[in-house]
Amino acid sequence: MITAENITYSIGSHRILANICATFNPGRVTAILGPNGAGKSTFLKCLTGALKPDEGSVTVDGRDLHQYSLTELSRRRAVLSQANPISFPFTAHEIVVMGRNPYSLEKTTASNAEIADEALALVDAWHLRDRAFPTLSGGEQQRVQFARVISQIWEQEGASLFLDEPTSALDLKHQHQLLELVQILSTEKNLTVVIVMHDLNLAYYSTDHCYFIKDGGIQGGEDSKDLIKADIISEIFDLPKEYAAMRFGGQFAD
Ligand SMILES: Nc1ncnc2c1ncn2[C@@H]1O[C@H](COP(=O)(O)OP(=O)(O)OP(=O)(O)O)[C@@H](O)[C@H]1O
Repeated sequence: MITAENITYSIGSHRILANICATFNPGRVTAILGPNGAGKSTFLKCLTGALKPDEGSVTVDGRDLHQYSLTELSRRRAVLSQANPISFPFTAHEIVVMGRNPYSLEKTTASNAEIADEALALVDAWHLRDRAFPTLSGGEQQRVQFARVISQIWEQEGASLFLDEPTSALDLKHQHQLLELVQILSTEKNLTVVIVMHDLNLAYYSTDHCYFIKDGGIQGGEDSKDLIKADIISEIFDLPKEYAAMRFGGQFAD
C-alpha cells in the first residue's frame, strides 16, 4: 500500500500541492484526474520519489519512500513519464531491455532479452523490435516505452506502476489494449497502479478508484463509477452544468 500524508510542495512562491492525503492499494488501478496545471504530474513525482515534498511523507508498505535505496526502488516501482525523448538510434528491443537494468547483474542477458520480447508482444509491438526507436510513430514509441516499464517489474509481485498519460498518443484499439493489460497485471501480480489521465471515459471504464486534484487540493478516492458524474465533473473542470450533463450525464447514468 502507498500512502501520501499531508504532502505539500512548492516551486518558489507557487504552492502546487497543499496537504494532500491519499491511499493507493495493491491490486487496484487508481486514476489521478484534474485540470491542466493542477499538479497531477507533480503529485505523481512525489509518489515515485522523483520529488521530495516540502512537508509530509509518502510511505510504501509502511516505510518512508526516501528510506528505500535506489536499487530497491527500481525493483519495486516502474514509472512511465509524460515525455521520454530519445534521439540515439537504439532499437525498440534495446529500449525495453533497458527496463531490465536493475537485474543486469543477476540474470543472463538472454533471459532479459526474452522478457523484453514478451513485453513487446504484450503491447502489440513485437514486430517493431528491430526498428530504430526515433523512427517509430508517437503511438508506437508510447507502446515500446510501456513495454520497458512492465519489463522492469516483470517478476515483482506487489510492485507499483506509475503512468503519466500513458494513452495520450494511442488510437482507440491500443488505448483499450493497454488499459486492459494494466487491469490484468494489477490483478494477477497484485500491482498498485496509479495513472494520471485526462480521458474521463477511459478513467470511468478502466480504473477502480479515482482522485481529483484541483487548486493544490485533492478529493475523491472512492470508486471511479461513483465519482465520474456530471455534477462532480462540472465542479472540478469549471464546466457549465448543461455541458457536463450532456457529456457525462446519460452515458454514465446508473
Ligand atoms: N519546474 C517547474 N518550474 C516552474 N513551474 C513548474 C515546474 N514544474 C511544474 N510547474 C508548474 O506547476 C503546476 C503543476 O504542474 P503539473 O505538471 O504537476 O500539472 P498537471 O496537473 O500534471 O498538468 P497537465 O494536465 O497540463 O499535464 C503548473 O502550473 C506548472 O506550470
